[in-house]
Amino acid sequence: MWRGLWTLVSRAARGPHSPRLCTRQGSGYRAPGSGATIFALSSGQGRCGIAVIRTSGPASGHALQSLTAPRDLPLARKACLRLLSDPRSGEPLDRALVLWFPGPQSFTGEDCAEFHVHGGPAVVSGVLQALGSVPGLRPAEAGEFTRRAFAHGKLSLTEVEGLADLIHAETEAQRRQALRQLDGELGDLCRGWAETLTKALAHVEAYIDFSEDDNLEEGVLDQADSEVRKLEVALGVHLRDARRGQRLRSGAHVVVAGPPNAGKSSLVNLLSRKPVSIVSPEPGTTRDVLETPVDLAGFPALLSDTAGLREGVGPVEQEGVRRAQKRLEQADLILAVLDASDLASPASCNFLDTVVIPAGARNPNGSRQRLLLVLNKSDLLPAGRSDLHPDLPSHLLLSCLTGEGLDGLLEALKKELAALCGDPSTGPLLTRSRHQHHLRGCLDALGLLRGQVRGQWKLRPRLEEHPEALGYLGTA
Ligand SMILES: Nc1nc2c(c(=O)[nH]1)N(C=O)[C@@H](CNc1ccc(C(=O)N[C@@H](CCC(=O)O)C(=O)O)cc1)CN2
Repeated sequence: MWRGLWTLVSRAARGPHSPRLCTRQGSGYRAPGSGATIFALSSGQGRCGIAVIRTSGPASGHALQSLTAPRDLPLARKACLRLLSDPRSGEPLDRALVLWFPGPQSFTGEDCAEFHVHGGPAVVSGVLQALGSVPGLRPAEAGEFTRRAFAHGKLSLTEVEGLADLIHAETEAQRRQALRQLDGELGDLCRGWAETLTKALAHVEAYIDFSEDDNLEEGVLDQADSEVRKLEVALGVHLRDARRGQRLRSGAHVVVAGPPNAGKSSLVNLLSRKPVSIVSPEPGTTRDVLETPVDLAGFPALLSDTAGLREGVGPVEQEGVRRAQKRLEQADLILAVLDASDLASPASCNFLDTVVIPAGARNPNGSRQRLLLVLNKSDLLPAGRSDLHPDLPSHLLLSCLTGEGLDGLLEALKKELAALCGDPSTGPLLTRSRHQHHLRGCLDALGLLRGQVRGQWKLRPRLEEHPEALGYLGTA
């Protein structure tokens, strides 16, 4: 049984499925075709000032020498101006900066060369074709440079994910989060957890080896138990918070809702800085849900414009209202819009009663739906704004027409989105379902482990009644 226990602890430490959450490989792992030297255009496609072409693999030095004159390798990691020509014809291709990174001190850990050429399409294709003609070189597959960096232990799996997120980051908050993950914060956190678990393992092993020894300190298993308990709490906190990191990667769902003609579409267009929705004085113009990804005060959001909520309309608009209501239920944040000059209308009162007030009330699990109430068309109010009802829930005044109040709204949005997406500066967030999957597996294994530590030998007869459980434990 103790071997079974050991398997559990180490399984919890390692995670049930390889690769580990923050695996750093570096030996043993060889991607298919990894002996070849690869090359690719690393900068974007299309005409540009400078384009960067990279190679990685054992023939990189030879490739660099084949294309450049003079043919000697430049000093390691120092940019150097060379004439590039096609090794087959001697045809000049460009005058370019080249760099030589002898492995293992390179991005991939292999010998690497870089050609910083003029970004014209003919120059780029000329250099790529010339590289393709060098024996031992082939075009890289998508992501292959990064895969090699992983294979050589230059990046861990969470760092690779951080790098991918950084390349796709469109907002400031996404960039910050991705950069911190690329810098290894999430990996460090996981390694810290793994160390705690290794310590617990050492205590359990000491108990196995010396349990007959009277000198063995009392309470060794209790110590392991309390360490694992603390770990369970820490993992639980991160798992409960996981939705925030994922929202930061993919965008929070912000739904703009309100009665017809409150100015929802104008607000969507103002926030997205483009004419996403048709704006007209005619009530019921927006009938379907219109979605647009936006950068709201540095945070990514998926902004939805919805049909004005009202009753007694035709079947098409009714379907629009049904869709709007469904979207409201799924919203991370509701931007509730009312016409500030029309607050007493039945449509405004109904919206306040059915959407705004209930969202403020706590639901049974203690959370409340986030909502910002925006009173639009403030430009139509008399100077004193005396007609606003004193019982109105807390709100922001805005004029989509003049832009007055927009800064205040953006500030409020920033606060709400920071709470929804998590603040990467306070610690690493779980950003993918893969992280959740492994942490949940770890938590399950820890639960079983603590059960066993507490049950000790008494557990054995019961486990024997469940061969499948014994199989899972890898029993002695
Ligand atoms: N021109 C160029 N710019 C680039 C890259 C590149 O490959 N080439 N990068 C690539 O995506 C990123 C930078 N990442 C890099 C990471 C490590 C090393 C490197 O040479 N590492 C060595 C030495 C480390 C050191 O001197 O501190 C190593 O890890 O041993 C280079 C680039 C972004 N900018």
